[in-house]
Amino acid sequence: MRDLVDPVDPVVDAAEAAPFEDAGEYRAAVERIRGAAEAYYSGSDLAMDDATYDGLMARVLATEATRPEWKEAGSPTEAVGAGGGVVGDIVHSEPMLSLDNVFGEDELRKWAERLEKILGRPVSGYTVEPKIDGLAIAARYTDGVLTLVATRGDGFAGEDVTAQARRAAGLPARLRQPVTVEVRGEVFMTDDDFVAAQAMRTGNGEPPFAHPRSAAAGTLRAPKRPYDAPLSFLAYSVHGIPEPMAQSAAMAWLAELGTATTAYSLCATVEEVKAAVEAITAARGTLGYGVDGAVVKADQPADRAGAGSSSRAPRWGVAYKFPADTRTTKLLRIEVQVGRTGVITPVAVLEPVQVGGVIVTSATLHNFEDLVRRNVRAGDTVFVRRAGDVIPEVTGAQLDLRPEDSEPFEPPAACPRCGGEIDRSQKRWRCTQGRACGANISLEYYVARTSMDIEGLGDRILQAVVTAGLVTDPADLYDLDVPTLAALERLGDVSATKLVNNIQGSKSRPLSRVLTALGVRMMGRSMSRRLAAHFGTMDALLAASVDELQRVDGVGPERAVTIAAELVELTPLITKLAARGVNMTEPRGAAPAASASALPLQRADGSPMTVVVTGAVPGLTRDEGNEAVERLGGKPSGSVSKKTDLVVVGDGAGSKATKAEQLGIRILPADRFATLLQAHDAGDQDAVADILA
Ligand SMILES: NC(=O)c1ccc[n+]([C@@H]2O[C@H](COP(=O)([O-])OP(=O)(O)OC[C@H]3O[C@@H](n4cnc5c(N)ncnc54)[C@H](O)[C@@H]3O)[C@@H](O)[C@H]2O)c1
Ligand SMILES: [Zn+2]
Repeated sequence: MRDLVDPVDPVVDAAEAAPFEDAGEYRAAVERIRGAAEAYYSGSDLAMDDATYDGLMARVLATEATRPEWKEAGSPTEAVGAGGGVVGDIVHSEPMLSLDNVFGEDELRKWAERLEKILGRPVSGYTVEPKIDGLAIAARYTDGVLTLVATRGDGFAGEDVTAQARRAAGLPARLRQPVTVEVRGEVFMTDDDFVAAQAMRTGNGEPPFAHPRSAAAGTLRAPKRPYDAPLSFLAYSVHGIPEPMAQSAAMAWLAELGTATTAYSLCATVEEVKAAVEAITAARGTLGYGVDGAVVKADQPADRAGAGSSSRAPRWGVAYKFPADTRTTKLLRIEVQVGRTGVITPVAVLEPVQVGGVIVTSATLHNFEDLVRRNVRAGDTVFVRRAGDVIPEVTGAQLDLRPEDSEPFEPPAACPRCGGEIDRSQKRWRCTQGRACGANISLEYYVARTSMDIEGLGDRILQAVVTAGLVTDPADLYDLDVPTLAALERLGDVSATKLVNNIQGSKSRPLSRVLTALGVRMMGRSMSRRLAAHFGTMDALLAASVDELQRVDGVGPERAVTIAAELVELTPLITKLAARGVNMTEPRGAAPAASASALPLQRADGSPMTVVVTGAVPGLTRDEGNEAVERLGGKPSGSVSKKTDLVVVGDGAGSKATKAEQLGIRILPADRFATLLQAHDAGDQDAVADILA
């Protein structure tokens, strides 16, 4: 996990956040937070993404620290769930609190140090659990029978959601022992159930859910609906027992009672906590449900009692937050792509945005039926979700922000590649030409000079062999013989022989050429060379996991996922080419040029440039801006001095920009910086060099 090995500024740090300069702005922010929290906990449309919410909250906290006289009674900074939870009439046996957040290893350490200071002794062990991205409930059992389920509400009283909660998988109607206890845990929706819930909901003419968590909240709080979206439950604490238990013992007991429980690790030291958080980070995305962090808790009841709680959150536990998996951004346009097999899909082209720690520039819109149902349009502010190693998806649009002149999306009437008819009999539309639809284009690409470099095989001959049905994919080229070609094109034996020799001769090209020739998306010439040099053989490349692909310079998570998916799709063709005798290895010593591995913000000697980001960078929060600097090989800094190498200046930049000018330090406009980041992530060395030239 990057944060742990390489600590950077926390994403949200109240001490770092800029306080509001006038009371009116402060009050407006408080109102926005209240509104957002209300929407968030009620399960209706999200008003903003979590990063924006957390950023706003940090500024409000900073303002309250510097201008305590402005602070309102009942400020959202002091209330459970910012006071946005729907209060019901079920009074909790003991308050259901929020958790304080830490972002990164440094803050985790500080939190643990503070806890030891409060206790005046070392903490006797921690548990680390995944932080399930759902909503908290309290489930009361009487003599082992489920009788009442309530939401967190304002922390003191919540709503009765017994009827809907009974349907949550993992929350048994009867425990295995006839005990009277209160079980608390998270109700959430798995990724698969979310897909099913979206279909049910839009199928009923209702707008889609923005996120699995709002789907879970909306479903749990819903009065009877004509459809029942599936819910799940994982327990993480037990209450109303005579003697408080260690957290680890409580989890074991909950499992014995028959409730589903979150996984946990028992850790003796902060070092071990770190490792456990790292393990959860690594597993995130493979769990099949949303995890927005890790929860670290003092294990022993004595430590918990010693630390106590504030009105909002316990001091004995903390949430280690992960980068958000859902963000909002602008949908620039909707492109229609035709795949190799003729599948036609809509793809969202997005203003770059960081989701789950990755810059995302495009996302799937699934299929046309779905797109029309979701009513997403170019110009919309959309929610983009990235769950682990899957292609990011647009889950929905923020309809209140839709531009007035926006137009509904028109699905294509004909195949955008060949103009042929579209087969709409299935959800996934296809060009009726199937594989033949793209044959000409992929053949031209295959034989091109920068690919397999097959001389003499021009458009005319390619067209002829395709039309004659002799060739549908590049591997078929190797079956062409002299008599066939000579007859077809009246080439004459000499020319036909030469052509066949050229085709056969291409079999010995290095792997990097083969990779280029396949026309893999997000894998141009220089990327093909790097992959070939790194893996050496096609087999090794095909066997590489998404993680292993990312070890190659310039391959970020988005690219790794695309390349892996593309290679799977291309495997039949690759096998066919290998069977024809096409070389699938890279000669040793064909390593890419050294410059390819240097990062853009490194000095000539390889040391990091000192870079100050001031003002807004499009698509990034300030901390993401600093993270981006690190990713590009630089060292982020907060102040401009003679030692600064580069200052990135965006909207709202102030004295730092002026100072940079005075000192004659190089200035890069923020939009250029965003483009640089994109080019770097896309492995486009030329564009990177252009921007920094
Ligand atoms: N986008 C928005 O408009 C918006 C609005 C409000 C809140 N939020 C998000 O919610 C966060 C604040 O939420 P909060 O105050 O509800 O608390 P929280 O999410 O920070 O932490 C407390 C909650 O964590 C949950 N949890 C999950 N797994 C757990 C485990 N293993 N052990 C204990 N608890 C576990 C419980 O529901 C508990 O109530 C903000 O940081 C923000 O990101 C977003
Ligand atoms: Zn077509």
